[in-house]
Amino acid sequence: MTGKGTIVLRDLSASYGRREVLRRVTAEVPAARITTVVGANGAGKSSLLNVIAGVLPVSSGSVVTGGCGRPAYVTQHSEVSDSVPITVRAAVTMGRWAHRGPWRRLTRRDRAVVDDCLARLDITSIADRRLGVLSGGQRQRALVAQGLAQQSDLLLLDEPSVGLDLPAQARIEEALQDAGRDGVTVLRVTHDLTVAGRADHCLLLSAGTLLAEGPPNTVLTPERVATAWGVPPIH
Ligand SMILES: Nc1ncnc2c1ncn2[C@@H]1O[C@H](COP(=O)(O)OP(=O)(O)OP(=O)(O)O)[C@@H](O)[C@H]1O
Repeated sequence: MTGKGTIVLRDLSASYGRREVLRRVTAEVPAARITTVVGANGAGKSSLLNVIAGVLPVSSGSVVTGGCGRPAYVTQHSEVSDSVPITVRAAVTMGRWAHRGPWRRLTRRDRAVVDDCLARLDITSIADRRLGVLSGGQRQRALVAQGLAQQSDLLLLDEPSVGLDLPAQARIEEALQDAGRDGVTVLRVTHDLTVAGRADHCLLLSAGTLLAEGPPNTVLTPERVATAWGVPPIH
């Protein structure tokens, strides 16, 4: 039996057509904690999230998401195109559709959750701006707010590789830590090893295989990082 909120991957493989992108990955993502997935470009980070989200089928092995309902999935490619004139508030409100469907009226509770998520990411003051005109950091915060608004037990985040400014980073991290304290299992792909180093748990991928997992200080050693990126170690 998998504990509530824990994700167990056993010998997991997955492919795009004939191209195998995950190879026999065995790992455990702890419940109500922040876990980061790191690795070089093309290592399979997004593919791993896609499998857990049910977007990419498992070709062998298994994924068990203990008791989590449908995950909230924040991808780099928002479901809303920039050409659609949608406001930040409307985008975050879409997160509530997971609960109520787009055809039902918003309840007072829905509105309160949206307001709370806007505040947590410090984007209340830009709630009426169009998503398409935001800076990278503002947009990412809006997408994280949309993910949080779904109030799922499992939050998957595939973060952009472009650097966010420090306030945006800090806001996102604080919001995710709060979510973890509220019992949400957070799994985030990051390209930032400093961010990865502050997580509770870390999965290091290399060419579709799991190189290491555990607390970041044991996983992100200079040797392992060098192996994962194919460069000499920096001490
Ligand atoms: N839709 C797709 N169809 C075919 N191959 C794909 C598809 N998406 C990704 N791949 C391939 O799967 C492999 C893993 O890609 P993935 O996006 O999971 O890596 P990643 O670690 O997230 O990379 P990045 O850091 O560049 O975002 C790559 O070789 C990529 O070319």
